[in-house]
Amino acid sequence: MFEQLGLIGCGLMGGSFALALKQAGLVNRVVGYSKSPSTTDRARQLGVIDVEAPSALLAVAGADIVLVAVPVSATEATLKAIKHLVTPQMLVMDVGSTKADVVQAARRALRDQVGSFVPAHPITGREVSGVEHADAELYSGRQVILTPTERTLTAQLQKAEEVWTALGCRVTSMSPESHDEAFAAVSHLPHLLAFSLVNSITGQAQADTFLSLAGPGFRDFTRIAASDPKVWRDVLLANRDELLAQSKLFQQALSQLENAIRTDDAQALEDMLTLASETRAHWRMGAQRKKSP
Ligand SMILES: NC(=O)C1=CN([C@@H]2O[C@H](COP(=O)(O)OP(=O)(O)OC[C@H]3O[C@@H](n4cnc5c(N)ncnc54)[C@H](O)[C@@H]3O)[C@@H](O)[C@H]2O)C=CC1
Ligand SMILES: O=C(O)C(=O)Cc1ccc(O)cc1
Repeated sequence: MFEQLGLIGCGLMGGSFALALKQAGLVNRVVGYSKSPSTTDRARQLGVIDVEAPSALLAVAGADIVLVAVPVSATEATLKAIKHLVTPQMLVMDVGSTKADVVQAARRALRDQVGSFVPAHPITGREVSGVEHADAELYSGRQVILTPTERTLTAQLQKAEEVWTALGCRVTSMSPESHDEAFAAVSHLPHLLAFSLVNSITGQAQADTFLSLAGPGFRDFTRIAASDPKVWRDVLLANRDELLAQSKLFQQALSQLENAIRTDDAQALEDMLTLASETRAHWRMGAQRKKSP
């Protein structure tokens, strides 16, 4: 399907995309660039990329598909660096966790070539980062959200849908704003809470004892607190307004629970826990929630 993938950002997401394309027989050659030459070198040693490029621009030379898989704040500079080699035939995508900022960055950086860019967010990932953790199966069976704009070329959008579908993904489209509103609630806030819970424990004198006693509930709740700090610094700042709005709603829900505990209102507490317990017990990843009649 593709002759050459130009991969910018040879980490977990980019490396996994390269491996998945190769495994599916969808690309003949992968040329990669990462900011640190040792990462690019490691990606080649691991067989994730075939050729190391000394710059983002040279990773794009001769490519018919390009994936930008860098922390979201680096998107604009990366797209500016490659603009001169972006053609209307080329499919350029990202995998950033936020979309309104990425779309604005693409408009500013790519200007008349912005039609080649299809903003993408695969709803998969891990709390570990780096090319060592790249996995050809990471995308299989997962959702990918595309947030095309009025300038996105129909042919590029179709190609993007085809490539993600060929990797076993379910593709949906929405506006960048709707995307950021939803993911503030179900991804960015949970990460913020996991980071803050761990820090609230670490700040206590008995932190080591407490942590040594923790079990599977703590493990499950805080797994994502091990995520990459630079990647998440960018996400939390890029989606600031939606995230702060969700954080406020969360604090209200927490206050209601605290109030029921403080006033020993067992019925109110049980009702709130029942609502959450039933919602979570019926939740399935990627499935539409059925509203009760
Ligand atoms: N980690 C996850 O679970 C998910 C991450 N994402 C998004 O994927 C993107 C990449 O994240 P990961 O692969 O997890 O991070 P990562 O840290 O594993 O990989 C990022 C790579 O980009 C390189 N890099 C950083 N700045 C660069 C620049 N200016 N130019 C070229 N290379 C640069 C780094 O050296 C690293 O190799 C982020 O935008 C993140 O929001 C999306 C879905 C899931
Ligand atoms: O580790 C996990 O379970 C995640 O939640 C992965 C993840 C991280 C960032 C995204 O934008 C999408 C998915």
